[in-house]
Amino acid sequence: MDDDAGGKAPMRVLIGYLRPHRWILVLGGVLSLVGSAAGLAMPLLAKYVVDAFGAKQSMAAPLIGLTVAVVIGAVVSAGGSYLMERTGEGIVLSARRRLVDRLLRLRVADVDRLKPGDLLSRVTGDTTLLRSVLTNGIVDSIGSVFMLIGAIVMMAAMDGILLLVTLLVVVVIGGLVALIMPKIQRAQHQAQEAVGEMGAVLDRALQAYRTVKASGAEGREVEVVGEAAGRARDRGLQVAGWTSLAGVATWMTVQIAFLCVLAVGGARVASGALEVSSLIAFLLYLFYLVAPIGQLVEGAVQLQNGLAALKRIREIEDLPGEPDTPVTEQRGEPVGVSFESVVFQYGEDRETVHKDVTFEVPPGGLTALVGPSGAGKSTVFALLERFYDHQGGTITVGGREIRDWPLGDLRAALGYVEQDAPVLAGTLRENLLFAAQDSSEEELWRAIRRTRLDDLVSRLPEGLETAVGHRGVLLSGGERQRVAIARALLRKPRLLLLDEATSQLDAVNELRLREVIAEVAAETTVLVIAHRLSTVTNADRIVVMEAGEVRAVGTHDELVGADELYRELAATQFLVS
Ligand SMILES: Nc1ncnc2c1ncn2[C@@H]1O[C@H](COP(=O)(O)OP(=O)(O)OP(=O)(O)O)[C@@H](O)[C@H]1O
Repeated sequence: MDDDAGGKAPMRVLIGYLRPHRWILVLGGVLSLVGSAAGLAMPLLAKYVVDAFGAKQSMAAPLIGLTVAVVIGAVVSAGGSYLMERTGEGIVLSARRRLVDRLLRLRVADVDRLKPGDLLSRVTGDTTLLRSVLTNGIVDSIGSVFMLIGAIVMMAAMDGILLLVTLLVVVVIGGLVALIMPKIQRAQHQAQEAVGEMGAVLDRALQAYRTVKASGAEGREVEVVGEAAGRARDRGLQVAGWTSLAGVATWMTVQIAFLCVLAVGGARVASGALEVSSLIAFLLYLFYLVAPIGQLVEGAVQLQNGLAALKRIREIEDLPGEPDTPVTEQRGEPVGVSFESVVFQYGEDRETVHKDVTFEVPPGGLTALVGPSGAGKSTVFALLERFYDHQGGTITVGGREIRDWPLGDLRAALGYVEQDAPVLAGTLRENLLFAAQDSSEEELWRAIRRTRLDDLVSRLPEGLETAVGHRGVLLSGGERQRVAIARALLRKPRLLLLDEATSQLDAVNELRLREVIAEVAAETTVLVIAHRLSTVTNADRIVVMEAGEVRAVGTHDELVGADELYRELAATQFLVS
């Protein structure tokens, strides 16, 4: 990341985040200023109390003034700070919404390169840092600057020479702090990267939880996550180191200034050039410099932290997203598919997965894709869903070139059942309605009956309202696949893409699945990546793929006679029921 992106650009982005809240910010700023003004009046009022005491006059008026200033200062400051916290939360909320919106609209090819755990930490952790920029950062800094200027004006009124002494010390050490700030931003960015990396490693272990246990790899994974956590700690320590240095510099500023003022001021009082009460008030104002200087340094640190976080947020927001095209076409007739000399590779540095894929699927009926592992079958589905764009040849759906379809309409026309049939945490009902929220109760039950899920629903303790557990762990593999099919069917697809589970299903589940597929194929186009002989024997046509090419198309009987690879696959690779 270049310096510009780390410096000016994020600052502009930050201002973009603040703009919608500007009036609240102005109000908060005004309250903060009033609070500061009340605070500033206190030493002056204290001087009047001392003068009144010295002159043996009534102290009532200055004491009442002092009390009023204290109360107003406290109330107004509290109100201002609440407003700022509120706005801070609002900014975190909008940053999170924007980031999540972008995340879920990224192109699959970009998501392939990103680590889910790291993405999670950007949404949860980095956005939180934005709040502190606002509360501790910008607003407190505005109040502090006012306080600082006010204190300096008052000090100038007390004694110009003492002020000069104070400013000299402040400027020298302020310069030192300014040098430290960019280092804090860099260290904070690295610290957040390290936290993201830790999230990514932990996510890896949690995603493969059972494999980790079955491999006896708990200790090793704990170690790996621990190492990542260690790196996050090291980076955090760097941030802490620089921040402490800035803190020490601030503290020293005030201490040194205090000693200098005491020495010079004492001499001036002794020579009669300064009143004792003025020296006391001056020292009180000096004391007043502590808080604003501290806050300014803290604000600058928070700003560096926020800018570092913003950089990580922008890295995602700047990725191109898919076009957000609304669904305009209503459901329609089954569509056919054609691949003509399709060429595709997942990346420029990757092998060509589809070298020359040509086949045709007319509307309706069951077409099976078969072939050895790695032949490019699942890639056919990925291209049809436009998760990726093919580089050569033509793909049409319903006679229309796939790139001419509005993305929303294309995906609405397709039902897609992945091989591992993901079931989301939530109830069975939520899972079934996931792709078609507006389905009626009647449509829902029709899909349940068609996929032979009625048994399951009646067996579950709370029927459709039963929570199916994280990733559907409460369901069997066959049940998960049928839930995924029912979900896809509720979308009333014009083309159903079904990547059959490779796992062995029991005879009952196998039969049910076969019946379901046959029934659906009577209504719409079904393209199935088949892993079972029983699925393909009933298919209207079978497309045999090998190493990125289509080597034969035909029915089971035709292919058994004509294609050697198919014969082999049929004899050895399919999971025969
Ligand atoms: N997202 C991806 N990024 C990069 N390469 C990929 C990606 N998905 C698949 N591949 C590669 O593309 C090739 C074809 O994969 P594909 O999943 O289409 O084969 P398949 O015929 O469906 O195999 P299987 O039956 O084992 O699922 C494989 O070599 C695979 O490594």
